[in-house]
Amino acid sequence: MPRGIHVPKEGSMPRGIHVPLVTPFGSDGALDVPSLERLAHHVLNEGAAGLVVLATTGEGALLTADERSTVIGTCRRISDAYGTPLTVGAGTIGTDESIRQAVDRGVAADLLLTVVPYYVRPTDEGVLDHFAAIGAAVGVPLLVYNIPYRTGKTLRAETLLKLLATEHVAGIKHCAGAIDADTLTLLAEGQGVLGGDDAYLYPLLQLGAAGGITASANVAPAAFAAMADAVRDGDAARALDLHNTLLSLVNALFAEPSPSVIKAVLAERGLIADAAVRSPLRPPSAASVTAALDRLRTLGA
Ligand SMILES: O=C(O)C1=N[C@H](C(=O)O)C[C@H](O)C1
Repeated sequence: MPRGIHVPKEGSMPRGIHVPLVTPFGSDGALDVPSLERLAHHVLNEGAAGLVVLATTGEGALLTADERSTVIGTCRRISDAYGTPLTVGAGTIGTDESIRQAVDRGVAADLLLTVVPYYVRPTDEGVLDHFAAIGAAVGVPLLVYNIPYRTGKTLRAETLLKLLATEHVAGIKHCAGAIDADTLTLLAEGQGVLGGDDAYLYPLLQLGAAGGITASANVAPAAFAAMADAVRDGDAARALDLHNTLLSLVNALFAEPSPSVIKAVLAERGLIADAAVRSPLRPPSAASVTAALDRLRTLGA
């Protein structure tokens, strides 16, 4: 991990659009740092409120320890230059290993995006204990990454609200895959919710979400930032218009397992040098990439 302790910023609840950066690889499969730097500068120049690394979109679970360290160090330096927060993905199935990851990666993070323990399907009480233990072990605020369709663990609204009230938890990245009853309760009663499903970002913002972490913002950062700004400023017509345009782009970008289409679009646009993804992800079909590029053009981006 990068050397030195990074001091987290005051008032840690994130707002606005935070971009979960893809991790660019060269045609030889190696980490491509210049492309990562170019993309990070691009999204921040276009209005992103912060960077997120080692999340799902960043293929964080498919990187080596050295690569993770390089990605964190690179984006830490860029975030410091812009004065924007850096969120780092950490966490796995078990509490002890999650603590190790959080302590290790937390030295360079303003926030840790910490996934709900997956696969083992613990009780809601077990999940509360898991986050309390991680929070007690690190001095960095946690963003709970709630994504039941990937983890296999659905949390009740009551538990999500308890998590938000937990010391050290700054917010929840909420990816329920729908506006369900628990999501409505969470937004009605909780502060610090970030939308994590690109297609649902607009309704979540209208219901009070503080911002979003959306993979599609890698390719259209300005439009996502503009939509969040329009909701914040009460310009409902502009926000809805942007949502309707972005929705077809989002659907095209997620037509195949993410981030394969996103990376191909970024490579076509010269923002990263190569579209390579790591196995078991596969390159997307040409038709999916063409469709996404067409949608992007309709945005004027
Ligand atoms: O990388 C992320 O963070 C995101 N994850 C969601 C997913 O896992 O599908 C989607 C979201 O756009 C960003």
